Amino acid sequence: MLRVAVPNKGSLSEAASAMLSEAGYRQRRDSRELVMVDPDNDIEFFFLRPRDIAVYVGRGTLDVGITGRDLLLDAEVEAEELLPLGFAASTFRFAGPVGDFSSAAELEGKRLATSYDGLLRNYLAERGINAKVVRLDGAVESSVRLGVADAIADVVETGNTLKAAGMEIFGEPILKSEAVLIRRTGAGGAANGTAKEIEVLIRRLQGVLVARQYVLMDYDIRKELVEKAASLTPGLESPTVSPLRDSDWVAVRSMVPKKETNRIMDELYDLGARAILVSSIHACRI
Ligand SMILES: Nc1ncnc2c1ncn2[C@@H]1O[C@H](COP(=O)(O)OP(=O)(O)OP(=O)(O)O)[C@@H](O)[C@H]1O
Ligand SMILES: O=P(O)(O)OC[C@H]1O[C@H](OP(=O)(O)OP(=O)(O)O)[C@H](O)[C@@H]1O
Ligand SMILES: [Mg+2]
Repeated sequence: MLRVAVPNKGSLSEAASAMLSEAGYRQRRDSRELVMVDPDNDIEFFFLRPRDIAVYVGRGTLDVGITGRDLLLDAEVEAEELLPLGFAASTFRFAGPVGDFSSAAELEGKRLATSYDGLLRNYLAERGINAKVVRLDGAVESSVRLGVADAIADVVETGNTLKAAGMEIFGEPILKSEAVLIRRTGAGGAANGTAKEIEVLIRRLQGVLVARQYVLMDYDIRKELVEKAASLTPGLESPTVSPLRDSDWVAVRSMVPKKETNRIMDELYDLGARAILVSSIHACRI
């Protein structure tokens, strides 16, 4: 049975369970449940703190897990990213009181507060910056005002928390993060006979990602324009072109990135396409 770690609380939890449900796995109904077996899919879910998930997976106690890329790197364990999952996007950045800093080089000799000390120490070491790292559990934005640090390194999503604390970001982003599927580095996954099950999980999650990012577009176009139209809707491999009763026209079906739906419909219409229909994809295997 495949053993999967799923975030039990925080920013990753709801979206992770929603994605697994969409991929056809049973998810818990009560947020106090710690373990849940999905016998139909021969898979067991363990609901754990997102920060701990990399530790369990790195040690091989659990086969795979969902966590943040930043949490994975911060844990400094033998686990690797298998698939980015497209939610819980954030950037890990330096921030300080407005006007105090303009680049990371200015952090030499300063005190830096963070909840991601592993990640931060590695970043500073790689760039030869000597700064004192102060590890805090949360509410890191308050540390400067309270006198325990000169600047911070923290997760920024909208930037509202920083603004409210009178701080601003500076320097290059340290890391762009999102939720990721992870497993133990090297042979760990395959060694205990779970390689095939992990492959199925990845394919199912990829199916959810594609279903969320693409729509299906159908339209009719005059035969002589089909090449031009197909270049607007190339699909993932190649669009399906079917004959119509009127032999001067053909029907085309193709997958289109959801974000570009309206631009492509406008361009197809201008080209002469008609009966342009868009439908959503509920599930797929690419
Ligand atoms: N606004 C956000 N705040 C915190 N983490 C975020 C945010 N947006 C995305 N994330 C991502 O979520 C993960 C952190 O989740 P975690 O549950 O540990 O933190 P949290 O939501 O701040 O919960 P907690 O209440 O324990 O502080 C990281 O991968 C982080 O990049
Ligand atoms: O850029 P924003 O959209 O404002 O989001 C980022 C903030 O949200 C998180 O804090 P959280 O609410 O989890 O509190 P914590 O610091 O105690 O973890 C994170 O640590 C930042 O402080
Ligand atoms: Mg937090």
